[in-house]
Amino acid sequence: MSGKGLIVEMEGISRFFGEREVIRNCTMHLPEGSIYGFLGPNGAGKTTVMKILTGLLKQSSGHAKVLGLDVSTHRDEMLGQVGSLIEVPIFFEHLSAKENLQIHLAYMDKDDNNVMEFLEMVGLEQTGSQAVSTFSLGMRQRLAIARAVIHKPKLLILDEPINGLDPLAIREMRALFKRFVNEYGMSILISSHIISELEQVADIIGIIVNGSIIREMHMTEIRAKFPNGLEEYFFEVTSGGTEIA
Ligand SMILES: Nc1ncnc2c1ncn2[C@@H]1O[C@H](COP(=O)(O)OP(=O)(O)OP(=O)(O)O)[C@@H](O)[C@H]1O
Repeated sequence: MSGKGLIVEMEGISRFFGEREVIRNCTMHLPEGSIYGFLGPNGAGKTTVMKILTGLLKQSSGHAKVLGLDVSTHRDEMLGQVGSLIEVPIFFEHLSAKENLQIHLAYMDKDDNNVMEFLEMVGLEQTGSQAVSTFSLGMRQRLAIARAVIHKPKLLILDEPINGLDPLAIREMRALFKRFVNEYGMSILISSHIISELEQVADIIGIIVNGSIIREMHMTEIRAKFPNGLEEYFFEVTSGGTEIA
């Protein structure tokens, strides 16, 4: 999985916190127009990798490119083309969804004539002057996603975006992600520890265990080789079973 058209290209990334090597020699390849499911148990290192890719943390060693730009040396240029939702989103609680998006665009020095388009896209167009403080978790998450994509980034990075959402909200999110790819030409990196969620949305799966991305494989290949699907593949890979690449 290498060559042209890679939106994320990470080689040999490691990160220490003190003496502890939390990310070890990680490699990631995200082809343009794909949804990359970043799968791993809690504490495996998904958030840390995503923070490195968005310049929130520096790697201890290795190289990472996003949209062909080195994240260490071209961070600002890269971030203009990336949308992300990594930490719990912070909003102006007393303001409406629309006002929150307008403030965000003003901060980014962009015009705000497409705010309604994005509110409609995430199903918040009816919220009017309702303060964000009254929103459900699902509504907050959808607003955070609208904010992450309103500048039409080429890459969207989402850390556990469906955590805490109910089944209907999860289904809506899934449809939204596919729309971002099909209608807006985005590529998406999405992390989760929920196998079934990524199985339904991802084109490629990268498995991370104990700080190492141990395998990347297309879902089509996983389905062909593992009749029982991603769960079977995941346990095969993480238990150090037979060679399958
Ligand atoms: N700032 C930090 N200082 C020290 N250790 C950290 C720091 N940030 C993360 N870690 C450790 O690095 C490891 C990986 O954490 P990370 O949050 O990247 O995992 P994760 O796969 O995103 O897990 P989760 O799904 O629970 O968020 C964990 O053991 C965590 O305790």
